[in-house]
Amino acid sequence: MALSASGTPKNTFTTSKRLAGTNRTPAPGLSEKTPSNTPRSQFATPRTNYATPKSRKASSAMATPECSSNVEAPTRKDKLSNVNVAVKIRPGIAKEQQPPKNQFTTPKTNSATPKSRKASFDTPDCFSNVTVETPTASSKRNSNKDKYDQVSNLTVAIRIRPMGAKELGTNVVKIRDKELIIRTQPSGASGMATDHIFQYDHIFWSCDESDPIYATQEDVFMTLGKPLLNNAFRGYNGCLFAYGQTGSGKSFSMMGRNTCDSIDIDTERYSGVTPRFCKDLFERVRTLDKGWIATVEVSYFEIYNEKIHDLLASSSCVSNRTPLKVREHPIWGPYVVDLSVHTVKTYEELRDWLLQGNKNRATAATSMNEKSSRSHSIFSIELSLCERIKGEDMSRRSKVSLIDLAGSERLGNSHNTEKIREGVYINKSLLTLGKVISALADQKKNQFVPYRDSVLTWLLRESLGGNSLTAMLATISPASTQLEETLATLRYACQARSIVNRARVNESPHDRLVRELRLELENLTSLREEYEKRALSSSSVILINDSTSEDLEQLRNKLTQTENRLLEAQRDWEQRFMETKKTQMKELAEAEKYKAELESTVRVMKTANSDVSLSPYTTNFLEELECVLTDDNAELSDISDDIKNWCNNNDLTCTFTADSMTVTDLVHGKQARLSLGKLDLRGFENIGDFIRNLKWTKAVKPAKKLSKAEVMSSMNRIYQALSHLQPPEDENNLSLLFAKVNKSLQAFETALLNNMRSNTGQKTVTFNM
Ligand SMILES: Nc1ncnc2c1ncn2[C@@H]1O[C@H](COP(=O)(O)OP(=O)(O)OP(=O)(O)O)[C@@H](O)[C@H]1O
Repeated sequence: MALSASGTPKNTFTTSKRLAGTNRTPAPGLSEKTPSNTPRSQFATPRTNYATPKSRKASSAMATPECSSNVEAPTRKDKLSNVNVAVKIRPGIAKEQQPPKNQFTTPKTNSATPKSRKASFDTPDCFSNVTVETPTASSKRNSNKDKYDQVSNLTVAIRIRPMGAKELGTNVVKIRDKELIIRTQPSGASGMATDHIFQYDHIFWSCDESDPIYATQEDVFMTLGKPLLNNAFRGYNGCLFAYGQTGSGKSFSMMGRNTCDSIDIDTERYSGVTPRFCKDLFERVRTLDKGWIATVEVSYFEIYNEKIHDLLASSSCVSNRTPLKVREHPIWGPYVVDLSVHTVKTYEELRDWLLQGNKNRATAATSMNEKSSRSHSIFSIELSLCERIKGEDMSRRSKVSLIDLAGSERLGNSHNTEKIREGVYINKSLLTLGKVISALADQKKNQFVPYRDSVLTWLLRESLGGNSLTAMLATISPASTQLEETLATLRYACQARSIVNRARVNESPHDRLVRELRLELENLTSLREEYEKRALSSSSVILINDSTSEDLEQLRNKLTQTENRLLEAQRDWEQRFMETKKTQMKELAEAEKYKAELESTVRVMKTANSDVSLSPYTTNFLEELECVLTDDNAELSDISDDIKNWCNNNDLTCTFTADSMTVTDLVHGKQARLSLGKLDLRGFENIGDFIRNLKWTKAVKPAKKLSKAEVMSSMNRIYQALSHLQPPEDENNLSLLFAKVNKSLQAFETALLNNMRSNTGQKTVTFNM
């Protein structure tokens, strides 16, 4: 299978090039062979990040403090013993026991996590009730049902940025013994401070550079970005999103200090996860074996006020940008229509795109952060790896999305209506993200997940509970003045840890099979070689020692058995290879046939009479779709089909609605309408007789032509309605039918728009088929 210029296999529908947000591109596969120059460990699953933490017990028993502070502990009372504890503490953590400078000092006994739920109940009266800050994580963490599937919980990390120079308040964040502790000010009748204790997969303490446990940009990348990169080379999708309050350090962590400065973005001190990821990616590509072809494509868009803007579009101009639409592809999921995708060959090329996108990103001053980014930005990198083995191209694709979310605004602080509008939309996306996380974290079966309630969550669907290895970086400020926001972020992040994703290698079943069989073959060959070696050495020993022929016979038998197995596997391999090849050819033929059908429909529509109003097509299609979906009046549909056929053959237009039938004679300018209740063919010799006897009146003026916007808006409504009917993944037949309906719909829309273009000379809209 040859690759197209941009690395897309030729027989892949071009729509895959436009996919964004999620990547369910059914990419052809590739051999498991590790590029020899690449260290094997790089390809290994980063157990530390996605693995079930070994230690699940909370750090220490809750000793009763001398009524100096309250301890807020888990609220899900029945599940505390199951608390999933996994906090990565970097080297030097031992010193963490000493509170970093300008942090409060807590007596050791005061803020310890309860060892068990029971312990929390023993809390003396002078303490407030215990509530969950670290929820139970799923037991599914990192179980592998399929050899190549990775089932894992979202990896959640927290980063604490330094206090700003002008920031008021004191530092209320502390880390101790793999825990993050927030101390609230004394309040209430007890007049005591409260300690909120949280646990995460990783905690990055970046408050004070002189602190030995200070987490650098490199630390963040190595812990969160590198595993995604390693897995991308293995064919897994990945996603890292930064979440946090405005000014808490999301952009700093993801991109760097000055996101538009080409020097700054590359400096060791400031370079964020995204540029590091891209640089490392090309380093890895450089070390690939000869014979491997790697294609890297990037796209970058932002969601601003629930509208999508391409940050890399050629004519991208901040003031005049056309919002893009999200569509649901039946196989590949939600994607951004017409998003530009750029093939890059070097890191420098990629960095230029990144900088261009950053410059285009909507920014606005807020009361909190002078250059606060008011949009969610999604930078996606698609990696295709291809190797030619025995004349066959084996490839796999992966997509990694690096996301910098906008900070949630407290609208009360702003007087600007535009800002309030932005805030509402940003909050809508983040609010929905919260709802999605809650629903996924709930883990109740059939729980409705409102992915579609916002553009952001719709596009992140696969990254949240789908085919992706996902990590979340929650950033917080240590200042007491930001306490409320900080606690909200930390709770949000806690909940996200319960989300379970199932990532799989993105390759075709055919390529997976070939890869597996090649591995099997390699194993057996090495086994045979080993036996041969042993047999040789045994026979020499036998010759020398004149040992029993029994041992030799046994060894020979084993060798023969192994050889037979090998032969069998080879035969099996060849047979299965041929079978899959045949299936592939069949599928290809079907696709070609389907493509031809579509092309002919488009041709017919293009050459249609320019006077024909578009309305009948729309109405007809909608009615037919309604009929198909409701499966109503099967008998009636037989009659209506006959009538429609007759009308078509006699230059009449016939349309059926839910309760009436309308026949239009455009040539003579007359029309007849009949309610379906009165549709009765008895007493007529044939359909012609029936039609002639209808009550004809002067035809009403043909409906006005639909504008492109109207067509697209109604088509979008249909797509939305249709997507609600999407069958579950395991319903193969229904899924196929669904895909066909969806495809037909796309064909219909293309035809409509093409027709419109030829009629009105309006601007063309290109749709991928
Ligand atoms: N780890 C850090 N070390 C040093 N400075 C930091 C760190 N994190 C953030 N900062 C500084 O804090 C300020 C705010 O950070 P940043 O712009 O990244 O916040 P943000 O969360 O992306 O805000 P917004 O939501 O408004 O985009 C910047 O001046 C940044 O340089």
